[in-house]
Amino acid sequence: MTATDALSLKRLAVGELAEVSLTIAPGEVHCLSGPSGSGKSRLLRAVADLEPHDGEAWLGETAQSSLAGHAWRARVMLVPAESQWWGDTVGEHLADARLDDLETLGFAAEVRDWQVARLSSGEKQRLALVRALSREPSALLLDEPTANLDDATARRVEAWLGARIRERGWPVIWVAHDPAQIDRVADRHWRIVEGRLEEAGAWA
Ligand SMILES: Nc1ncnc2c1ncn2[C@@H]1O[C@H](COP(=O)(O)OP(=O)(O)OP(=O)(O)O)[C@@H](O)[C@H]1O
Repeated sequence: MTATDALSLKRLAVGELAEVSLTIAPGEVHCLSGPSGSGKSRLLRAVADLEPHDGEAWLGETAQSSLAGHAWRARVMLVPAESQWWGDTVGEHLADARLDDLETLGFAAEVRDWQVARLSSGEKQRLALVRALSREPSALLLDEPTANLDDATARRVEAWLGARIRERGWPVIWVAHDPAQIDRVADRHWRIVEGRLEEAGAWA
């Protein structure tokens, strides 16, 4: 199923960041950058309805406030920088994951038998992305999705994400620091400057 709803932020305000209004069309990637502590993760958490905030987010005609938090987050899927794992084995979290996704990111089918406790931070990050995409969301919020990865693996994950985003038509907010990555993946690029969101060229 291809996503057809835009993700809109309407006067969304959390913490010190001035209110944010923007619309992300289906299949568009909006990158978000800014200094450490400027409020990028908090903004994503507000869009995911995990933090109290003013204003609200919309997915097409559906307002965030019209759904219970868990129902909203099943559609507007946050992949935080630090993933959470509740079962003992990887497979308990990957019931609907595609084998080709796992293989593209360097895992064999046996990864399902691995203990979560043995995972490196980079393995956790890649598997958390596979898990999120396998849940058929309608929009994605990605918080530094390649932060724990070496350059070659980061490029592989980035290309895979880009292909799946185009295929599924998800509107995406992607927090990133690397200007080269932003240049490759962003349709639009927003920077937090002195507590406000400003649009930058995708090359900046
Ligand atoms: N629940 C909260 N209540 C009050 N302040 C908070 C809360 N959560 C985070 N903060 C503060 O808000 C600021 C923004 O935090 P946030 O995690 O959004 O930064 P960030 O831009 O994602 O930074 P980084 O690039 O280092 O991950 C920080 O000063 C943080 O300490």
